[in-house]
Amino acid sequence: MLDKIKNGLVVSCQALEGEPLFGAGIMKHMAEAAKRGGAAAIRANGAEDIKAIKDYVNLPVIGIVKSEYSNSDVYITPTLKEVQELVDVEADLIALDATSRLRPEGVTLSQFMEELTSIFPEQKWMADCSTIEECKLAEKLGFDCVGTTLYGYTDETSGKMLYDEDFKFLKEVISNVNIPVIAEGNVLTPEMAAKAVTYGAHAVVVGGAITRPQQITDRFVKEILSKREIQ
Ligand SMILES: CC(=O)N[C@H](C=O)[C@@H](O)[C@H](O)[C@H](O)COP(=O)(O)O
Repeated sequence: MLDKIKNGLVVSCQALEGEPLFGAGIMKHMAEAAKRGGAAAIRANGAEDIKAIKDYVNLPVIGIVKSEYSNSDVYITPTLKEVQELVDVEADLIALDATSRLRPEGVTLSQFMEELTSIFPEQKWMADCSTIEECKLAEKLGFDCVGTTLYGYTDETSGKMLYDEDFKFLKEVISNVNIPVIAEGNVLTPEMAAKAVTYGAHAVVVGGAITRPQQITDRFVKEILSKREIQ
């Protein structure tokens, strides 16, 4: 899986309940469109979407299950229940929150990974991180790759963008770990994606800028409005 995506684009095809494109029937077409555009893999959320995508599109899938628990801020593949769902639909790489935050029931990442690697020794894992320390720990714990997915999405990193200071965070992660680093989160243009790979990212995941038309429209509208205000 990791060899197949080297220097490639992974398209994240996600629409949550309440979003206009929600539903496995739509997401599989989004994945097919990504494939025709040259995507090396798909990232998708939820067993239903992943199954529909895998049946319809011949590309590897990075799987997550977003699930909210009242006693934890961790929502990307937080517990064994979500991991089992991803194993059942044969996600090629399973991504999970690898921040320092406690999971539901107070479980630490170290405890969780120990359990996962003993139950599913063949499975490949991606660590969705937000800091350098988390990336380093993820490497020690046996993750196969790290992603910058949660940079900007934790209390500690709130307001930060992956592209800030010419991808400073991404470059720091790359120089601090020896496993592949996947650039993910707020990669908004083809130029940004190419830069991330030039800086040493193993692959780039792009979501909203390709698959969330409401976000793309919003950027166009805001730009037009800002130029109108200047006149
Ligand atoms: C923070 C979080 O929950 N990220 C999620 C992770 O799977 C997705 O909602 C993002 O769309 C994905 O990471 C790609 O990022 P962007 O859509 O910015 O290209």
